[in-house]
Parts: sequence; C-alpha cells; structure tokens
Amino acid sequence: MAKILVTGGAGYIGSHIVNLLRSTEHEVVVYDDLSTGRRESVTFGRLVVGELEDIEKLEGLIQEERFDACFHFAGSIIVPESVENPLKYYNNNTQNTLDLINLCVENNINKFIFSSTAAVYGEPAGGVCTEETSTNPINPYGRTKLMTEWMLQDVAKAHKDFEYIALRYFNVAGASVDGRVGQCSPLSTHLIKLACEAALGKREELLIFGDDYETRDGTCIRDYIHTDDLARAHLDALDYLLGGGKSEVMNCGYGNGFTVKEVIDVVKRVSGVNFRVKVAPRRDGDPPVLMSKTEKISKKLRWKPKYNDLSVIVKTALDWEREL
Ligand SMILES: NC(=O)c1ccc[n+]([C@@H]2O[C@H](COP(=O)([O-])OP(=O)(O)OC[C@H]3O[C@@H](n4cnc5c(N)ncnc54)[C@H](O)[C@@H]3O)[C@@H](O)[C@H]2O)c1
Ligand SMILES: O=c1ccn([C@@H]2O[C@H](COP(=O)(O)OP(=O)(O)O[C@H]3O[C@H](CO)[C@H](O)[C@H](O)[C@H]3O)[C@@H](O)[C@H]2O)c(=O)[nH]1
Repeated sequence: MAKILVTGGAGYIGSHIVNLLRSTEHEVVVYDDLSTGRRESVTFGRLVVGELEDIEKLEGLIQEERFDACFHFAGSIIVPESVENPLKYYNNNTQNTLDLINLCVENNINKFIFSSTAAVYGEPAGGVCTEETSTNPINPYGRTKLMTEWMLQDVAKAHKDFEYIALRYFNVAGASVDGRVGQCSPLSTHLIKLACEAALGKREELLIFGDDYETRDGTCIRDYIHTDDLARAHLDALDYLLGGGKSEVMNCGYGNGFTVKEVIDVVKRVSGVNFRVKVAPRRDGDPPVLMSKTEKISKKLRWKPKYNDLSVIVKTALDWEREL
C-alpha cells in the first residue's frame, strides 16, 4: 500500500486515475485549486483545495501525510491560450512544477509520475513517434511540458533515490466506462467532445479545421486513447516504480490513426444524429499526422489497453455529455 499525492486530481484526466485508484489498496489525497476541476469529480480519497503556488500549504500537507508517490496532473492545458499568455504557462506548468519537484526531493517523495504530451514532438516528419523521435515543441504549452521532462531527468540523475515516469499522452478522449467521471470543462477544444456536443444539439455545427492536408481524406490524423486505459497506464507506472523500476519517458497512445472525418462519421453513427459540419481554414500549429509507437510502454509496464475501439471511446463520451 502506498500513500499518493495527486495534484490536479479533480480535473478530467486526474479524476479517472483517482477513480481507478479506488480499486486498489492505496491511500489518496488530491490537491487541486478547482480552477478547471470540480469537487464532484473526486470520487475517492480526500480532496484538499489549494493552489500549487501556495507552497506553505502544500509543504504542510506533504509533511503531515508523508507520501510515497506523486501523480502530477495540475497544469494549464490550452494551446492557443499558451501562445497568447505564455507567462501563465511558464508559471503554472514550469515554475509550479519546479517547486513541487523540490518539495518532493526535500520530503523523500521518490516516485513521480508526470503528465507529458505528444505536443513535445511538435510537427514530426512522418507523424509517427517513438520516444526517440526528436522533440521540437512549437508552442509554449509543449515547451513547458518538455522543460519539466528535462527537470525530472536532471533531478533523477543527481538524486539517486528519485525515479519518475513521464507519460506522453496522445489524444485523450472518452469518459470512464462506469459513468462516474468524464470531461467537464466548457472551454474544451477537443474534437471528440465538440463533436458529441454537436450531436446532442449543444452546438449548432462542427468545424473541420482544414481538409487539404496530405492524408487519406485531407483531414488531420490523430491517435485517440480512452481515459480508462490511460488511467491504467498510470497505475502500471506506479507499480513499476514501487517495484524498483527506473526512470523512463513513454508514449501513451494506441498507435492507431483516425482522420477528423472518420471521427465525425463514428460520432454520427453512434449518436444516430447527422449534425451539421462545415470546413474551415487550417488551425495554426496542427501537424497533419500525430501517432504513437507504443512498444516501450507495452514492454516496460506490460500495459494492456482494454478500450482500443473508437466506437467505445465515442459512446462513453456521448453518454457522459448527455448526463452533464
Ligand atoms: N487533455 C488532454 O488531451 C491532455 C493531453 C496531454 C497532456 N495532458 C496533461 O494532463 C494533465 C491533466 O489535463 P486535463 O485534461 O485533466 O486538464 P484539466 O484542466 O481538466 O485538469 C487540470 C487540473 O489541475 C487543476 N489545477 C490547475 N492549475 C492548478 C494549480 N496551480 N494548483 C492546483 N491545481 C491546479 C485544475 O483545477 C484541474 O482540476 C495536464 O497536465 C495536461 O497538460 C492533457
Ligand atoms: O472543432 C474541432 C476541433 C478539432 N479539430 C481537429 O481535430 C484534430 C484533433 O484536435 P484536438 O484539439 O482534439 O487535439 P490536438 O491534436 O490539437 O491536441 C491534443 O493532443 C495533443 C497531443 O497530441 C496535446 O496533448 C494537446 O494538449 C491536446 O489538446 C486536429 O486536427 C484539429 O484540427 C477540428 O477539425 N475541429
């Protein structure tokens, strides 16, 4: 049994990991300022409402609880906002994470699992990424995440007991199969959420950002991963570190690619609604193809996804959106 600190555990992805931790012996404390997360999304453990920048409060909690491990989800996640307001991102994603890592090192929290992103690859040639593909983030959001990977790498090298896993998520989508948690933010820009909103009449139409890419139907290809499988990868990463595993960076996707039009077709089929779709200009900074190679995570963590099926991802997202 381990005692786990989960920053950002009231948010979309963190809440899925917390929900899955319910099925384990581990003890959980969520630390979240509820800026984009919700109290109701914390389905297990204790919620402490606080900001990462409140170092005294966080340090007090860490000294009181004596955690064995930290899952770090808290952060700012909207790419266009990071271009307009980079300092918000360097503060919340880089500075606050530096302070958190510092507290972990000082207080013997030696297992650290970090939410990184495929955005660290930028616009990779060919679009299919192994962990060795060169990193070249093209926006402040991606850079803040890569900076954290570097901090973790250096800290793990210097502090021999400290081990981390950075999971580079591809396109996270869907809601928990048990219907308890899902994506809530009204500001989401994610394709599957927006398409579900269109299918349920919450928005008038869906825009396709560019249909003139060099792909099979002209629209961008992405690798969509179900939140419950992503959550399982975090638990596998924790088991790996608790079992003495060494620090690693790993892709987290299925290695399958779907075009924007294919996603829309699945949402239309699963919902039974032929919502309005309009082609719009390309969105800045969208790589034509972004897909993962997943051999490393399968081998090292023995991660076995259960919901590798776009219809299941869409169905859980739709069911959740209907209830929201
Ligand atoms: N959603 C995706 O597709 C995606 C893809 C790749 C990586 N990620 C990463 O996964 C993590 C979680 O993303 P998400 O989609 O769940 O976002 P989210 O906005 O739903 O969750 C973030 C949580 O962190 C909390 N938070 C933010 N700043 C905080 C602060 N300073 N102090 C305390 N709490 C704070 C928010 O209240 C929220 O509950 C982020 O680090 C994000 O960069 C997300
Ligand atoms: O209304 C929409 C929304 C999206 N898209 C398209 O759908 C694809 C997927 O877009 P998302 O916004 O759902 O996701 P991104 O691929 O842009 O980015 C997501 O995945 C990245 C990693 O791959 C980062 O982690 C990032 O934080 C996360 O938002 C893109 O081609 C986008 O142009 C549309 O056509 N219309």
